[in-house]
Amino acid sequence: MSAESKNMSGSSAVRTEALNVWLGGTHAVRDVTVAFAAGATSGLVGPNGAGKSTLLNCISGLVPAGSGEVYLYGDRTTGIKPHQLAILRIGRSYQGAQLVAELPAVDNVMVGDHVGLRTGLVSAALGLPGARRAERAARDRALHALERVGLSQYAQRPVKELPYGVQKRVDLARALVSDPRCILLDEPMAGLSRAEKEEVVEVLAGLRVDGGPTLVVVEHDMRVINQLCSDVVVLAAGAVLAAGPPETVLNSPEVVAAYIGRGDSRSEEQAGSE
Ligand SMILES: Nc1ncnc2c1ncn2[C@@H]1O[C@H](COP(=O)(O)OP(=O)(O)OP(=O)(O)O)[C@@H](O)[C@H]1O
Repeated sequence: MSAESKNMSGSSAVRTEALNVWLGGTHAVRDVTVAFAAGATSGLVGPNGAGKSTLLNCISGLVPAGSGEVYLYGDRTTGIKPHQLAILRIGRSYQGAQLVAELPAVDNVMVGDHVGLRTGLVSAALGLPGARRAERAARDRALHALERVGLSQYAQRPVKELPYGVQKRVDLARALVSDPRCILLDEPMAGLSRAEKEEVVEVLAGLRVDGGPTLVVVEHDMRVINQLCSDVVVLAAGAVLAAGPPETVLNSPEVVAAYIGRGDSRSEEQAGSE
């Protein structure tokens, strides 16, 4: 069953209807109707420039929809403000680990705790007695998020001292800290070695086993998609090319043809084995 048809019959974490996004003169997302099932790990793939990040950015409210609709857990959220995502318990990570290099890992993770931090900051600003307790609770949540990605031992280390592969997992902990029901992950394994990717795959697979969030993962490495995802959506030139189980979709002639000459998945594969 395709990612879309499965979601039409079940519950979708994320759904778009005839979504179009223009960036300057570029028609980056073209009439995209797609759905990602609640409780699943889904892949979003496609050659460079296919519109994957733009689709996630539009779903997250970072770029406006030219036309069409976005639904999160059944609610129409087209044009949502990015800060409202946390209230809907949707997490997001970005290409590259956007961390504060000087701060310890745990402090970087606390930055992701929008809901908890807001309460704590208000208490602190007003000098309320609960401020310290709220800060301790936020720190505990951050430590727990680091534990979930296997990084307890790095909690107090400044991020600049950590290898890039570890930084990417700190970024993942930051997306996890406010206990989202769904996380949109934009290339969580970009730039990682094969061994580092396997660690992240293990962490992500473990999250789902523990009843963790729905995951939507943008990824170029098809081996990772095959390992991790129950379904995958392929974008090409801004439009949906195919959707369904990876073993069917990724071998289909039109998907193979979309990648021919681009070398995306192959070069990632090679990079991953270095
Ligand atoms: N700020 C921008 N202004 C104009 N065009 C843009 C902008 N950002 C991206 N684009 C264009 O929009 C299209 C989709 O880009 P997008 O980054 O969403 O693709 P992608 O599939 O995420 O690519 P990659 O795998 O390389 O990250 C591309 O043609 C890109 O050149």
